[in-house]
Amino acid sequence: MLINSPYQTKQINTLKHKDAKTNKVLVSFTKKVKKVDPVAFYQINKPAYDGERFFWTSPDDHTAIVGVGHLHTFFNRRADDRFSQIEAEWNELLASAVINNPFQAPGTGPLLFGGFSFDPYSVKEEKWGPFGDALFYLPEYMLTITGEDCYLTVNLFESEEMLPHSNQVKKSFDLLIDNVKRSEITSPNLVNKEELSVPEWLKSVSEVIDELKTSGTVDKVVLSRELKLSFSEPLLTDYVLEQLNTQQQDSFIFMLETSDGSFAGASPERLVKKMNDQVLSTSLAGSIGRSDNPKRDKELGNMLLNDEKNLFEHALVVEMIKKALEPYCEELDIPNEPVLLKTPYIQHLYTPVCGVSKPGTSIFHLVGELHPTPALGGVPTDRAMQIIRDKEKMDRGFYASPIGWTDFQGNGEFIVAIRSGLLKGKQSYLYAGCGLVADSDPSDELKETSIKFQPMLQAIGGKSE
Ligand SMILES: C=C(O[C@@H]1C=C(C(=O)O)C=C[C@H]1O)C(=O)O
Repeated sequence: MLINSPYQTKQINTLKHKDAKTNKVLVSFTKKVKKVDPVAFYQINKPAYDGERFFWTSPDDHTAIVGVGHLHTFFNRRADDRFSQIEAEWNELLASAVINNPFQAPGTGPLLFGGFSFDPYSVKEEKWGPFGDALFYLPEYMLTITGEDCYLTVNLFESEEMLPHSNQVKKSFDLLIDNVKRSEITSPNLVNKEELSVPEWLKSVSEVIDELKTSGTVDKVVLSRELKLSFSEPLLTDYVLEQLNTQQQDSFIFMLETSDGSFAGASPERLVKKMNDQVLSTSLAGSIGRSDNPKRDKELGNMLLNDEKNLFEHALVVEMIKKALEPYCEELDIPNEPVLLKTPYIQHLYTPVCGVSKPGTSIFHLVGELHPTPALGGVPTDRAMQIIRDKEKMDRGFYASPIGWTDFQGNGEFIVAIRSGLLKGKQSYLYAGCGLVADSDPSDELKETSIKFQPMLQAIGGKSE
């Protein structure tokens, strides 16, 4: 175990949370190790690292990235330039870093994991306080799995004169990996489930639809709502991850812990991925339910593919992504028609958008330009955001926001953090939304949001008393 390694015990205690702006530089070591279970790695040295972990898996390239221990935290609040601020701080830290990584595999070496709030100018609720409007971690220990390859990265701050000795850290790699074991976790009892102000939400939906029909100034607005769950005991993030991993294998699974609450989810929606100069974004908007009967399920899919309201909602997202990426990409490849993306509870219209980025384009530029897409905000963005602030009357926090990672080489991936919730001790808050256009129907939208709660509800549902 970590704690048993004499080197690490000493280093963790003395170096943890040291500010990068001292005379210490970031030193990072990456080694190939035997493949271990990412959830088991997440549990190492528990409870010492509770509140200091993150977890990420991507369904299409089978990447898992798991970080434990916060070596450095990047945080800001209500900043107009939060994307460029985080990028500048990260680049400053990397400029003096000593990086021992012969592999160059994306997602290895020093890496930032975290995200941005949905809207820095919304009402702020205390429960989201620790997340601010941007929160990223550089972890102490990080496991990266890409296909069959598994890497361990260890990061520390070291003074220049100690650099020759920091090589010792490599000796502890195998010891650490050999001690990675899954622990048994059970769920607490669910004692209360409360849909927050449904009648009020339906009234807001109707008012927004009226505005969409009559004002001529807005085409689409996404409204969301909240579900509050209470448990007999605090819910363990390990338990939630384990459940999401088995139940939602076709989605991006993520967990971002803080010392006072963790944000988790299983999102099917990529915001942007950048590998060298290859850029991939997606429009995911327009929804219909699933059926256990394969014939009916196919019929539902065909209805969605031909439904004008949903095709319109979807096209608005494609158009905005195109506009946002055009200035940053040499070429963009966008299919003319969407296809279906099916998750266990719901199917969506899906259009991939591929491009080749112009030199000097960073993933933070792309995230800043794309967020919020009309899949979670609306069209036009500014008016839609104002309506969301006025009508939702809640703090989305990190729900519907960009969550993801970028490595020291500028590769990275951010998703749109939907099908998600905040886990805070004995309470959990789940979020779900829906795109409204002029011919939306409030009761259909209520049903759609109920379906969208399901992935997290099933994962954290716990045992009912
Ligand atoms: C807002 C959510 O989902 C978004 C809205 C969709 C829609 O309105 O059809 C579909 C996928 C997502 O882009 C959510 O899951 O909370």
